Parts: sequence; structure tokens; C-alpha cells
Amino acid sequence: MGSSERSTLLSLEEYRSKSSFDVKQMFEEMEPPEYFEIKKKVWHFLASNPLFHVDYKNGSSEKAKARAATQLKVFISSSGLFKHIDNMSYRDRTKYLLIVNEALEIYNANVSIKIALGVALFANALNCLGSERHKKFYTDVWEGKILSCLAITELEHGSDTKRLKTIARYDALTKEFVINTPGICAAKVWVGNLGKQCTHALLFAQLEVNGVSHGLHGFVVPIRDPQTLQPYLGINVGDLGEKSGLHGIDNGWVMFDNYRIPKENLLNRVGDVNEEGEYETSFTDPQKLLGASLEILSAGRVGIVNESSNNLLRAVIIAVRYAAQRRQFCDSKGIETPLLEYQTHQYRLFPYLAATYVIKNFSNEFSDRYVDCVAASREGSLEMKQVSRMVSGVHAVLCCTKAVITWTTQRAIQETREACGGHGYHKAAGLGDLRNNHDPRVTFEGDNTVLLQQTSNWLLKLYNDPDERDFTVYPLSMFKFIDQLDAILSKKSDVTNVETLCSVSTIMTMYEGLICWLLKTTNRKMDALKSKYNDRFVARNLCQVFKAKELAIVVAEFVMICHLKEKIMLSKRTSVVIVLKKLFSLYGLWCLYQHLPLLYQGGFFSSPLHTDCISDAILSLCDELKGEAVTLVDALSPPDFILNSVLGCSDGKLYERLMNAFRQQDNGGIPLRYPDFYKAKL
Ligand SMILES: Cc1cc2nc3c(=O)[nH]c(=O)nc-3n(C[C@H](O)[C@H](O)[C@H](O)COP(=O)(O)OP(=O)(O)OC[C@H]3O[C@@H](n4cnc5c(N)ncnc54)[C@H](O)[C@@H]3O)c2cc1C
Repeated sequence: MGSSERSTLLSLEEYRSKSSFDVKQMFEEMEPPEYFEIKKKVWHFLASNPLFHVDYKNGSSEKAKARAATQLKVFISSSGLFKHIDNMSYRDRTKYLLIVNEALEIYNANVSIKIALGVALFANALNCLGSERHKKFYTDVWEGKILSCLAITELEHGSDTKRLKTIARYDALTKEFVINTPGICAAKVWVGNLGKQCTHALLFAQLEVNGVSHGLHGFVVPIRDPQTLQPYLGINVGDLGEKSGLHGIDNGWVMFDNYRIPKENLLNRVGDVNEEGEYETSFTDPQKLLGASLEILSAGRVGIVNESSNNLLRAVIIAVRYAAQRRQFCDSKGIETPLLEYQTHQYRLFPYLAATYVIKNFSNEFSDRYVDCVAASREGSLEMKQVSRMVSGVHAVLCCTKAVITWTTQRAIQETREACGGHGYHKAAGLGDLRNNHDPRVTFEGDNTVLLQQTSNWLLKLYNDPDERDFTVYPLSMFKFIDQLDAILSKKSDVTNVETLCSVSTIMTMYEGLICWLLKTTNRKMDALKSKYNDRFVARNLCQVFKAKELAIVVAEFVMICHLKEKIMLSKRTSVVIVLKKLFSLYGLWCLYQHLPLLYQGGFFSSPLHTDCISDAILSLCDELKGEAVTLVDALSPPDFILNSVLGCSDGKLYERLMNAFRQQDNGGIPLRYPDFYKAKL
């Protein structure tokens, strides 16, 4: 071992010894042990099966797709991870699948997305939208006999799903649907798994019966022969070629030419064609339907929130461990300084470290709330009105948090790549692929900007209609303060010292004030625009940039810190709580700093001293977190094999691993070895 290798390890250990809390206690606070046990099973399967080991030399997109296709089959059939899911309750199964997805995604985004689209979301859609007659598809997909894709987006329309043009016309003579693509603009595009591998599509098309259109419905459409993978006659299908990332996923396009499927392939929970060949809706159980529609809209987004929180974590672990080991320039005594000692570097990394804790905590807890909400709707344990309010609230919160979390992660990955300098640009650092693979999450499952509009619409409804404010149910329980809107707005900020500003209660109060002010002024602007243009669509569009979009973003941040506040209040682990409070404050103040114009405009801040105060508070928190940072990333870190970065290994062999990568030796050979702090966690 050379001297530089020894010193980088020492650097990590030195920082570990500085932390004020116990790594195991922090880990236990943040990760329920039963969830971690599931993740370990996934990681051990990946580490023990060479098919899954990273191969940096195997670069072409075509090879990556073939490899991911095989990995998917093996993961489904040989991991044993899905053996018992049919015996689980809805709640346990959904949580279990979300955790398996999370654990797989942090190591292999391609396969996790292929499984999510091809198996989990398909099975979920059959449950939500289908009936007994679709059971066979459900069984086949979990047994790996078929693979699906989710075909919604068309060449000409993505976000605006009402305009989709693929048509499924009912033929009463043969009791079949005839599917057609009316021109290239209606070709289904971007569909994951469709390019080469899927056998079935979960297709969304306009249902037409007796010349009358009944809007978008879901259909199970056979695409390829499961034995030969040859497409069926009437289907023109292809792979859409190279993308910027996610090279293992075969995104494809398809056009239908008088392609016939049996009547039974319509997912008939909401509407069906009866024996007389007439369309009939079947709203037999509206409460269950509410939960089902939440699930179909949201399951993918909940997965994205979980995945993004891990992508953020991965980027931050790599950059913090690198910054603890990497030294540049000498101090006045001639001692080389680790990057972590520079204020600039702390300011670049620590807000993202704080964001990691806020977002990971939110993502864990929100998935539970989401599952509870769907379960309550299924079980009929609440009143219809309560379920309806809970479902729309959960949907609204998920829309804005999906946007803020995926954007935060996107920015964090870029910042951490730069914070690792040139070495951060090497493939073996892991950050380039992470950036490219994470990037489309801001677009798919709902473009972020469009999703934020759904949240602001919900908030304005809440503002305008006190009847909607049922604060007994989640997530409305977090918005009780809206009832005191005028009183809150009449208060002015008197915060002029760093200590008060850093407190949990001050930050919560500032957020509540900001939300009240944004609600009131967004609504006022919307009303004025409606009067001026006499057109809701125009008014809504002209409200977005400087009001409604900001409102939704602020609410997303607020909801996430509310969850961490609750954890802080309930925890009995004193030393952990002290650090969690610092992370809470750093994230809150860093976000509020980005809303400074609004804080002045709303009268919460009035003097230049307020800006000094908030920036001093941020820097002071960064300084306080310097000694905690390495242990904070250790507490949430997966094993080195799964982290899979030559810059981020916990063993401090930074330069040895980098030279191996440069020599193209042993790039992926990071063992599934548990470092000492990890043993403490277990
Ligand atoms: C890697 C990847 C995988 C995908 N996988 C699938 C899949 O498996 N199945 C599938 O069906 N689809 C898939 N998609 C498609 C994806 O769901 C769509 O790209 C997404 O829904 C956005 O639609 P769009 O691309 O048509 O964007 P558009 O709707 O055209 O939006 C373009 C831009 O305009 C903005 N915009 C749109 N409307 C408004 C408005 N009202 N106000 C203000 N701004 C607006 C948006 O914010 C966006 O920035 C995938 C896409 C990618 C990149």
C-alpha cells in the first residue's frame, strides 16, 4: 500500500471519528430493519450472480439491451424474490415490491425499470382496471412467461393524453376490438420494453362502440409470440434507437393496422361492452374505484420518488467520501487541505446531503401513507368523502414532490460530478451514467412542469372552498394552518439572529407564512386574469411562472420538512436528533434562500440584514456538519459493490481503485464486503 493510499483511508477514518452520533443509531432511525432485510436479499443475489456484475467494456447500446433482457429474465425466475407475493396482503405486497425496486435500481436502473414497466405496473393495472377474466395475464407475467410494456405516449401527444388518437373500434359480429393507428402522429412511441422484448402491451386507446367514442381505455394487446418473439401480423413495431442514457432499455414504437384482439382484453373495471354489443359503465363501487385510479396514476410516481432518493444518496455518498480523501492546496503550515474543509465545497455538497436525509425520510414515509390510502379505499374503512379528499391530496402531494425530488437529484448529480473534478467524469466514478439514467425521470410518468399545475390547482381549490378542508386525513392534516391565513399574514418576521433562524419552529413558521401569501396572491392573480380574459385556460397559463409554480414547489418542500419534523419530535435518540435538526435547518434555509424575492415581496423579510442572517445561518450549519458528513453518508450507504464507484468506496482505497480503472483492470471488481461501520449497522 502506497503512502497516498494510506492517507486517503486515514482521512475517511479521521472524519468518521469526528462525528457526534453513532452510525448504527442513525441507520436505525432512518431505515426500518425489515425493509433493510429485503434490500440485503436483492443485493446478495446481484453480487453472487456474475451476470449482473458491471462490465464497463461492454459498451454498445445493442449489447446493453440484450444483457438487460437476460438479466430481467434471470431476476424474475431465479432470484426467488417474487415467490411469495401472492400470499401477501395488498399493503405488504406493494411495500415489498417498492423496496425490491429501490434496492435493484440503485445498482441496475435498466433492469429495475424493465421490471417495473413489464411486470409490476402491468400487474398493478390488471388489479386496478381489470377483473377476474384477466387473471391469466397476471399469473403469466409473474411467472416470466410474458412481458409487458405501458403504451400511452404518441408521437404527437404526451402530456395531453386526452388527445391520443389510437383507436379500438368494437366489431359486434366477431366480438373483437379492431385497433388502428390513424397516421404516424398517432404511433405509440418511447414505450419501454416494446423495442425488442415485450410480448404484450398495456395499450391505452380511444374506445369506440357503434360509432360513439367513450374515451381512453386500457387493453391487453398481444404484440409478439412469446416463444419466437416474432411480432404478429398487423403490428408494425421497432426499437427507437440510441438514447442519452438507460441504454439497456429497448424503448420502441408501434403502429397498428386493423389488428384484432378479443373483447375480453378490454380492462373492464370502469366500462365494458355487454353481450348486446353496447357500452356500459360499471361504477359499482365508487370508493374502490377512487383508490384504483390513484394507484394507476401514482404507482409509477411513488417508485420514481424512491428511486430518485437513492440516486441522490448515491451521488452524495460518492462526492462526500471523495472530498474527505482528496486534498488540494496547502494551508499556511504547509499541510494539504481535504476538499471537505473548504467552505465553497461544503456549500456545494452539504445542502444536498441535507436534502438526502429530508427526501429519504419523506420517500420512506410517503410510500407507507400512499399504500395506506389505497388500502383504506379498498377496505371501505373510511367515509366516501374522506377517501375522496385523501386520494386527491395524496395525488397532489405526489405530483409536486415527484417534481422537486427529481429536479433536486438531477442538480445534485451534476454538482457532485463537478465536485469530484476530472475523476468524476470517468465511467467508473459512476456519476456520468447516474446523471444520464436519472435525467428522464423529470419527464416520464408526467413532466414535472405539468405535474406542478395539478398541485397548484388542488391548493387553490382548498383555498377557495373551506368544505374541502378535512384536516383529519393525510395529507390535509399538514395544512391546518390555512384556516388562520389572515392572522398568519398579519405577522411580520422579527428574526435577526442565526440561532433563532435555524430553529425548526422558525423555519416551519416561515414556510406556513410563505404558503399563505402564495395562496392568496396566486388566487388574486388568477381572478384578475379570469376577469380580464374571460377564459380559465388563459388565466391558468398566465399564472404559472411567478405564482402557481412557485406555490407548488414551496408546498413540496414544506411537506417534506413536515415529515422530518415529525421524526425529530418522536425520536428518543438524542445525539441523532441534534444532527437531524441541523440537516432539517440546512435544507429548509437553503430552499428558503432560493425564495428570497418572495420572502421580501410577502413582507416576511424587510431589511438587508435578513439576507445576511439566512446566508450566515447556512454557512454556520455547513461548518457544523463538516465533522458529521462522512458518518452521515456511512449511515445510509449500501455496500461498496452496490454503490459501484471507484471514488466512493468506504475503504479509502481511492487512488488504487482509480488507477485500476485507468488501466482498465478490475473496474467492476469491488467486492460485496461490509466495512466496519456497516457491521455496526447490522
Ligand atoms: C426514457 C423515457 C422513457 C419513456 N417510457 C415511456 C413508456 O414506457 N410508455 C409511455 O407511454 N411513454 C413513455 N415515455 C414518454 C413520456 O411519458 C413522455 O415523454 C412524457 O409524458 C411527456 O410527454 P411529451 O414528451 O409529449 O412532452 P410534451 O407534453 O410535449 O411537453 C414538452 C414540454 O412542454 C411543456 N408543457 C407541456 N404542456 C404544457 C402546459 N400545459 N403548460 C406549460 N408547459 C407545458 C412540458 O413541461 C415539457 O417541458 C418515456 C419517455 C422517456 C424520455
